[in-house]
Amino acid sequence: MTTPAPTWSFLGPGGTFCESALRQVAPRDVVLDPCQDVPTALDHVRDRSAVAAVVPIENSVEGGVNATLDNLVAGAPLVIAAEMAVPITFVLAGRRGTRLEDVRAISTHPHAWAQCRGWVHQHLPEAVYIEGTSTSAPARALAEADDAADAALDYQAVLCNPLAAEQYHLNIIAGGVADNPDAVTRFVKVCRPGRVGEPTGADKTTLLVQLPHNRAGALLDMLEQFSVRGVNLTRIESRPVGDSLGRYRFSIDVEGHIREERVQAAFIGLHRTCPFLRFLGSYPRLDSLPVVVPAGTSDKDFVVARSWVADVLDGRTL
Ligand SMILES: O=C(O)C(=O)C[C@]1(C(=O)O)C=C[C@@H](O)C=C1
Repeated sequence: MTTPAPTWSFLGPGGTFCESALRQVAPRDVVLDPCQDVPTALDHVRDRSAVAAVVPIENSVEGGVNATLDNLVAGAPLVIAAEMAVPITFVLAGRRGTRLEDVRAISTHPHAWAQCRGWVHQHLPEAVYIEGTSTSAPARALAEADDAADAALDYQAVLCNPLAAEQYHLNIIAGGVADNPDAVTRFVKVCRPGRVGEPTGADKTTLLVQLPHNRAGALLDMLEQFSVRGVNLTRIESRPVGDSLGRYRFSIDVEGHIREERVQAAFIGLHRTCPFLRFLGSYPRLDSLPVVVPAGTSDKDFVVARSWVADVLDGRTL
C-alpha cells in the first residue's frame, strides 16, 4: 500500500514568495494547497486537511507579519517545525504591450508595496496602490482578464515574484524592483503539535507570553527569566491583546531548544509568573550556528545542581 502524498497549505495562488519558501523544504511529491490568506492556510493544518503550512513570519523591511503572529495565538495550538529565508526582489509586470508610462495603478501585497514604495515614487510618482491578498493573486487576475474585462480591472501592473510573472505569462516592465536589494523574508513551516524532537545544538524556540497587567517592572521580570538562565533572545515583538488599550502580548524567539534545561527553566519561570504562555516550537535555526551556552547554564550544570539538592534533602551534604 502506498502512502498518499502530503498536502501543504500556503499563501497562494501559485507563484508567491511563500511557495518559493515551501519548495525549499517540502517533499517532491507534495500536494499544494494554495490559500487566499494566512489564517486559512493555518486553519487547514488545524482541521487536518493539510499536514503543514508555510507562512511568512518576519520581513527584514516591514518587521513581524501580524497575520501570522496573531493567528498563532488565537486558534488551536500549532508549532513551528522549520524556518526558511527567501531573498525578496520584485518585478513590475503587466499584460503584453503595457509600457511603464501606461501604468496608473499597481496592485500587490501590502508588504511588497512597503518594500517598493521608494522605487514607485521615483519611477511612477502618480501611480496609485491597489491592495492585493498576495503578490501573485493580482498577477493571476491580470493574466486572466480578457480584453473585454480588462477595462474592469483597476490596475495595469503588479509587483510580484519573477516566478509569478513567468507562471502567468506576464511581461516584465521593470526588473530588480526593490528599495532595499538585500530584503529577506523569513517563513516558517507550521504543524500540529506532537512529541517535541531532539535538539541539534543550533536551535531556536518561539513563544508567546502575556505580562501581568499593570505591574511595575513586569517587562523586566519577564526578560530576567531568560537572562538569568543565559538564554539569548533573537526577536521580541509586542502585539496588542485586543480587548483594551495598554494590554500586550510578546512574540519572542530565543536561542536554544525546549529540551535544554536552561530553556525549560525559563519556561517554568514564565509559567509561574505570567497569565498566558504558549510554546510555539523548537526547531533548527536557519544559519546552523551553534548556540553559545554561557558558563553555569549547560544541561550538565543543572543536573549537578539538582543532584546537590537531592543530597541535601537526603542528609548527604551539609
Ligand atoms: O505575497 C507573497 O508572495 C508572500 O509570500 C507574502 C509576503 C509577506 O507577507 O511579506 C512575502 C514576502 C514579500 O515580502 C511579500 C509578501
